[in-house]
Amino acid sequence: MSVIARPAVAESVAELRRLRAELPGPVALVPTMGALHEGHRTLVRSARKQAGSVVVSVFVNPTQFGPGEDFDRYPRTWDADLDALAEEGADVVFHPPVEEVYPPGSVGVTVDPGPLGSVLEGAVRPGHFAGVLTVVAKLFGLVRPDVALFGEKDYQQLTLIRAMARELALGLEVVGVPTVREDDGMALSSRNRYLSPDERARAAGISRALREGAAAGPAGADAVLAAARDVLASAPELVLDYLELTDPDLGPAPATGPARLLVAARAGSTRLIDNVPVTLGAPA
Ligand SMILES: Nc1ncnc2c1ncn2[C@@H]1O[C@H](COP(=O)(O)OP(=O)(O)OP(=O)(O)O)[C@@H](O)[C@H]1O
Ligand SMILES: CC(C)(CO)[C@@H](O)C(=O)[O-]
Ligand code: BAL
Repeated sequence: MSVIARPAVAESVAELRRLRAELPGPVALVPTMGALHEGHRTLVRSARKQAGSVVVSVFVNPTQFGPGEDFDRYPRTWDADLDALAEEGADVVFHPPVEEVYPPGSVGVTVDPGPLGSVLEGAVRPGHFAGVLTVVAKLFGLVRPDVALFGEKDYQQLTLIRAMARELALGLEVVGVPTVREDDGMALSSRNRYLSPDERARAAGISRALREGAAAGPAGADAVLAAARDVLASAPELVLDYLELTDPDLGPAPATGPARLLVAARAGSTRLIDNVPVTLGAPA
């Protein structure tokens, strides 16, 4: 019988610092909010391949949830998460209570995401990206990783974290990992577990819209948006927050070349996001 080594668990900043000091480099960090699935496992596996040590954080960060969002009911599956991280060979798991990350008495310095923090997800979730960037900056400061990995599923988050690392000269590499999908194309997400079987079946329309939109890329931007809208119109149970075509940095879409198609929609009370790369214009 093979024995799987358990990762060391740090529940305090002091313990994290102690464990970090002993890790052989280079060190990779994979920040998560737990409720781990194959998407997270892929990030950890990819981290394993490119670093000597892997640190994973499991922390449901209150400051990125708005009033009325799902902070309280966000899935917390700590025992299963730790088993998964042992299987994937994480070395250290940081699993702090909220007071360790936000100690009482702090003056409340935060990271301002700039204008890109107020579009797309930021327009629907005001303050969300200030919360994300602030906690990610703290994790970077605590772990001092050489590389940090994030999923393309949260494309605006990845773009902003890359920009933060570059513009604040944080001295680490931010790596994006392609979205892991179910057989029908649906992006894996911790929030998928909120869906009833009926909602889950309908939610497949989100990734189908992106697929059909991307397939229309050679015919140009209008065709991409029309193809995606057609699919979404045939799934009226999905309530659309936005469907947008941008350049790869989330600026205005170009006439030809690389672009990104992003969508957010609600199935019942569950809000889901997804995105795909698109190439606009005739293939060369
Ligand atoms: N399907 C996926 N493929 C690749 N990476 C993913 C996928 N889903 C999540 N991730 C990445 O895992 C990291 C942690 O994300 P998080 O814990 O919020 O999971 P999530 O599934 O995105 O949850 P939520 O349902 O809250 O959006 C992020 O970098 C996120 O982009
Ligand atoms: C990056 C992150 C762990 C920050 O809380 C979170 O936004 C997530 O899980 O994508
Ligand atoms: N995966 C992004 C985290 C959030 O929705 O709050």
